[in-house]
Amino acid sequence: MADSVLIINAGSSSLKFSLYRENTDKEFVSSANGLLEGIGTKPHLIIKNDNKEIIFEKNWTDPELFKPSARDKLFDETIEWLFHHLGDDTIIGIGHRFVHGGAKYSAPALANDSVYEDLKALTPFVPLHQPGSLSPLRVMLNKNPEIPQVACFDTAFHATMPDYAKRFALPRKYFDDGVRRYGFHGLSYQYIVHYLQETNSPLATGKVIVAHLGNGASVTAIKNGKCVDTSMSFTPLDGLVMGTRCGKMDAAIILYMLQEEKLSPDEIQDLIWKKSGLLGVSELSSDMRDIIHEIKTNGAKSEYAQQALDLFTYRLVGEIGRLIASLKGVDGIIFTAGIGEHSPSLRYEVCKTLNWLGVSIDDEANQSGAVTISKPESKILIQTIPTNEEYIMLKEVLKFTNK
Ligand SMILES: Nc1ncnc2c1ncn2[C@@H]1O[C@H](COP(=O)(O)OP(=O)(O)O)[C@@H](O)[C@H]1O
Ligand SMILES: CC(=O)OP(=O)(O)O
Ligand SMILES: [Mg+2]
Repeated sequence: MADSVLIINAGSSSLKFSLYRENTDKEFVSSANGLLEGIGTKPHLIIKNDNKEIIFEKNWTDPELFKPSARDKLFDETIEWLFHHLGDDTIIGIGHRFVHGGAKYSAPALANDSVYEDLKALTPFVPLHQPGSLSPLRVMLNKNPEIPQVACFDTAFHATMPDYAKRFALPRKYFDDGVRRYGFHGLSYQYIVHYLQETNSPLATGKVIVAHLGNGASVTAIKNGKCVDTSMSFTPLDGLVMGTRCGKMDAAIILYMLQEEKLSPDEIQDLIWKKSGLLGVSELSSDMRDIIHEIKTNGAKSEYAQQALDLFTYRLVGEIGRLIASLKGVDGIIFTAGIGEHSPSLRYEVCKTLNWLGVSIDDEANQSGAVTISKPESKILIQTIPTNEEYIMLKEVLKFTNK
């Protein structure tokens, strides 16, 4: 019977969980990993043991479960599986990823009923995420109130941004009321900084732009391991084009939808969070795999898919340019998360567009899954680093236990 820590990472198109078990050297090592992905497209659950062998796999066939609205049901089924298979392990701590901590939480917090209520109140700002994080927390607070449960926030990493990067040009009252540029994907960025430090990378003390490109996508400028600026802001709707989110747009478009189109606030919320981005422009899918597959298979006929991909790339490169100005230079660009880690063609396109900057990509390395994908003569080091938000959460949870 080993001591274990359970980590739950609720994303917008995925639910990831990891179980870390204490070994004889008193280290917590990953013993099981689950990935429920393709929420809103083709959901698929895969759970692997410590030897990376598949111990459970499920593909759902009911088309009703291909809709984004099936998220809660899929989450519940996955969490149920988890409860039944924790075996003899003694869970000494649980980590829950919360995308938004608001103005109150800028560091991991021990969760209780009052923290739960605070986080629930933030749901309108993160409608794709907060419900999926709240529901396992609620279940586990009810079931095992004695186990320390730690809420870990995406927003925490960005607390070091200077005032001008945190502020909107609105009357001061709004900033004081918490209407600020918070930034998200912080657990992922923190992992990348940790990786650079652990591997003694020259980038650990340099000027780095990290592109976290998953179903939610953002880019962050990091100097000496600290966040300087980022593309997401008050909510994870801002910035880049995403799977179903529109990213940055003229705020007056919302007024147009309200006043001219007479859409209700709920309809607008649905449109900008769930029906826009790659899905809205391609009219095909929110999943970059489907977009790329369509372009490869149908060539010129896949005009909408091509436009969605071009827009995604254009806006990403534009935001990288803005962050280079924030950093006053750049030593390295790092790709991570679903698209960043698994799409060599997207990485290639981005690097090709940044050629004027002295970026030179080694496409053989890029295709092969190597960490460094730039040529030795490239002025900027380009790397692909798999993220591990769960590992950062493990370290935070252990601070709240006696380990
Ligand atoms: N092989 C691949 N090629 C291109 N894109 C991929 C690939 N695998 C995953 N993706 C993209 O990554 C997204 C999921 O990213 P991920 O970071 O795991 O999810 P989340 O944002 O929900 O945490 C998918 O929606 C898909 O667009
Ligand atoms: C903040 C965010 O969008 O997260 P994810 O990419 O995991 O959905
Ligand atoms: Mg994610």
